[in-house]
Amino acid sequence: MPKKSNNAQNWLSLINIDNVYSSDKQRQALSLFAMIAIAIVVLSMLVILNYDVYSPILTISLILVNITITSSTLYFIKTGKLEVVALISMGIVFIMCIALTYTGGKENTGLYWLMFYPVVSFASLGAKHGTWLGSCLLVCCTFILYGPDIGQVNYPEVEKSRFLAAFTLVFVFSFIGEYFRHKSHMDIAGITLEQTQDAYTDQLTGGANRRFITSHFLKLVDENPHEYLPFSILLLDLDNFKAMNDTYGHDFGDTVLIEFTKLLESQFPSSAVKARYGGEEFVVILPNERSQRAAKLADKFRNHVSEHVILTSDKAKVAFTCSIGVAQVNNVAEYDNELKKADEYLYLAKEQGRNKVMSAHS
Ligand SMILES: Nc1nc2c(ncn2[C@@H]2O[C@H](COP(=O)(O)OP(=O)(O)OP(=O)(O)O)[C@@H](O)[C@H]2O)c(=O)[nH]1
Repeated sequence: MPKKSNNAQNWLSLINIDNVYSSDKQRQALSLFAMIAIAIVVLSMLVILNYDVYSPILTISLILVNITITSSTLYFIKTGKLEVVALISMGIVFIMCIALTYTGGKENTGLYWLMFYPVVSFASLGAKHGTWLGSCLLVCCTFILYGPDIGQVNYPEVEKSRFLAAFTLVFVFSFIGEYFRHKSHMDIAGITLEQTQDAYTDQLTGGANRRFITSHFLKLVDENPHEYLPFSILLLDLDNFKAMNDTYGHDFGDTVLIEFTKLLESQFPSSAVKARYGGEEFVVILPNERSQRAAKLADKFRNHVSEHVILTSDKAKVAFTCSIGVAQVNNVAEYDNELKKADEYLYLAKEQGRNKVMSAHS
């Protein structure tokens, strides 16, 4: 099991699985706008062909539906707010369904048009809102069909009961389909997120690993350069770590790596991205920080590490140090080159006796 560090949230929050959700949004949008396109054509034709047969209530509500769904589509194009548009559209279509039931439509065939409502409302609004709107429509239709006579059309008994039975079946099966589709989608999204986080987690320290930087973070920088660039890279390496392993054992070496990760998390700002690059080598990326100031922060950290002690299982105090190379990245394409530079500065720091920070400003 990976050991998660206390401050791991920061880099984990940079991982998203938007691509998993975006296809679901496309499905919702397609269902809604397919209904809107069909509704605009069908309703316009119905009004043009039947305005003399329809009751004025029905004609007005059909025209209102067309105006509202056309405006909603324009609103979506402008704002991209799919949920609002879906709620408004399904709300106005709901009113049209009530008007159809109340007036009967042409030759009392209005009830047939209501069957599509649960299907589209579940597909475009999801299980919760779909259930609300579908059950409200069912209750309202039952009231109009079986309630007091307030001037509505009189349907034959057999037609009323068959409509209610058919509508209920469509409603129930649409609910079951949507509820379990959504549930399995969320389960898959959860597993995808967990697997992605695991792939980017260093199993020993629980912090980010090298893959997180190269496969994920650099893409984020490329997509939002103003949020991160220029950034500084700090390449940090524990000094004489082999000797520490040899003297105190491999398990103690592991403890030092975990403790060092905690020091990185606590001493650098939360906006900094910290990752174990391999073995006893770490990288810290300081967004919007030039190398001159980054070198100062690095030196402060180096000093903090040198004053830190770790207790062995025999309660002996062990101090350790690190060397750091610093470079600056102005655009993502430079990353590999600048990392090499940071490595060269790190090599210089080792050459000059370790426990040092080297950069272009040294
Ligand atoms: N305990 C432990 N040791 C590791 C791990 N990964 C790498 N090492 C050890 O880290 C040591 C690195 O040794 P060297 O590359 O010689 O570096 P060093 O001894 O720190 O010397 P300088 O870097 O020159 O200061 C090796 O002995 C590796 O076995 C790990 O996950 N846990």
